[in-house]
Amino acid sequence: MQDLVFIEGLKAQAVIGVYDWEKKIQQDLVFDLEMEHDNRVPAETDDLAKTLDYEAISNYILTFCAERQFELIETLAEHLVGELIGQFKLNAVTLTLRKPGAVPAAKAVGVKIHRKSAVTY
Ligand SMILES: Nc1nc2c(c(=O)[nH]1)N=C([C@H](O)[C@@H](O)CO)CN2
Repeated sequence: MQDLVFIEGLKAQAVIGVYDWEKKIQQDLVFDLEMEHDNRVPAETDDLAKTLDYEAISNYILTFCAERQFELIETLAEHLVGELIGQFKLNAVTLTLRKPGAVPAAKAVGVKIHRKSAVTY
């Protein structure tokens, strides 16, 4: 499968970090997602219900970040991707998660994960 639906540069706020001071503040996170999907199916039907709805998925991520709290961005990434696969029936997803303010000398630091569903949708 070559087709993707993607989300690039989605900015969210979350309580995230290993240090005590980080548990009292909101910090910026930036999400890039590449989600495998056969885009021929929605293209043939012109039907939003046959797509991966990038608006709905973006809103899910923003709500997830507002409601959940983790120390490591690895943990946030793993939990989020697990939920996205289940909620939106994703076959495979690559998530790049950046924490731009974490290392002032760096443009950004973060993690990238690629996960596949245990079942094929
Ligand atoms: N691989 C990671 N390294 C670090 C993380 C993390 O989540 N994953 N977090 C921190 C601190 O919370 C840092 O962001 C505070 O500025 C350090 N290293």
